[in-house]
Amino acid sequence: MSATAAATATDPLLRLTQVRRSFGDERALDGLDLTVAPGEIHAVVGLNGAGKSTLMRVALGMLRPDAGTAHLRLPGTGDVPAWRAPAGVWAHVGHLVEAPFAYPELTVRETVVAAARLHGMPRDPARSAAQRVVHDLELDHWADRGARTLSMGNRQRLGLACAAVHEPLLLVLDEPTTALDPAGVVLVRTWLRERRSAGTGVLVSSHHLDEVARIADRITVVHRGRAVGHLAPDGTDLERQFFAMVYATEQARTRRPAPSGRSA
Ligand SMILES: Nc1ncnc2c1ncn2[C@@H]1O[C@H](COP(=O)(O)OP(=O)(O)OP(=O)(O)O)[C@@H](O)[C@H]1O
Repeated sequence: MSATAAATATDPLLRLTQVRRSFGDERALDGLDLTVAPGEIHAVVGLNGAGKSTLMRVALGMLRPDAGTAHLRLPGTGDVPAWRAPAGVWAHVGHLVEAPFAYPELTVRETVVAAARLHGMPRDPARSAAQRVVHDLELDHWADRGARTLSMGNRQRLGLACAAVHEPLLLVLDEPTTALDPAGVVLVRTWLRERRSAGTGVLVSSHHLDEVARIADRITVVHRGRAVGHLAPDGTDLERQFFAMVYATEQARTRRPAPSGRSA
């Protein structure tokens, strides 16, 4: 099924409901709610350690929530918990979370073909799709070079190519432009808008409010593992609003009595 076919669906592709996830005593997600619909770019912003990467890893089934649910709704299934979604579901999901996908011993082109094959594409369509996405992300010049020889920014582009080569219905991208130069940021912005137009739902995290305001349909502020508010992408002074939300959450937190045995 193509991304376009899913654009008619209105049900969220991803729904996190009251998700909690701790690492030892550290509560990384603390009752987080979030959805991603087909054909929308939903950005999450937050301070270092706010819980953005953890929510993406939960969404991708890499981590199981301690409580709450993280459900995917993709072709061939109803709602399925991400942590035990069947293999067919992952053919419709692409991600760039943690290190970009790359086989250092392969060329750039071979790496993208391998990613397509891992997502279940037959060999010839995988080659054509790889050719297309390598071109779209302006990696042609490096296509036959070893992936290990790429600069950091081009490795990030390669990671994006591998995430999207199979035209997933849902893309989950953790800070996808951190290593890119200004031209690369503009390129990826345009490319993501095209993915959205094709019906793909995109969950993206970033520290750059200006950048997410340019591409996102919705912006959720995450702080201390919760969605503490939303920023209007066409709003003014997003930075001030962002810090107001963070500050208000901190204020509310210090007013709350500490649970017995724990400091606030
Ligand atoms: N594997 C882990 N073991 C222990 N603690 C972890 C682990 N992964 C995340 N954490 C903790 O969970 C909290 C949320 O981390 P997370 O990486 O989700 O934040 P983030 O918003 O992505 O931060 P950043 O913007 O710095 O990437 C942090 O306090 C972090 O130290």
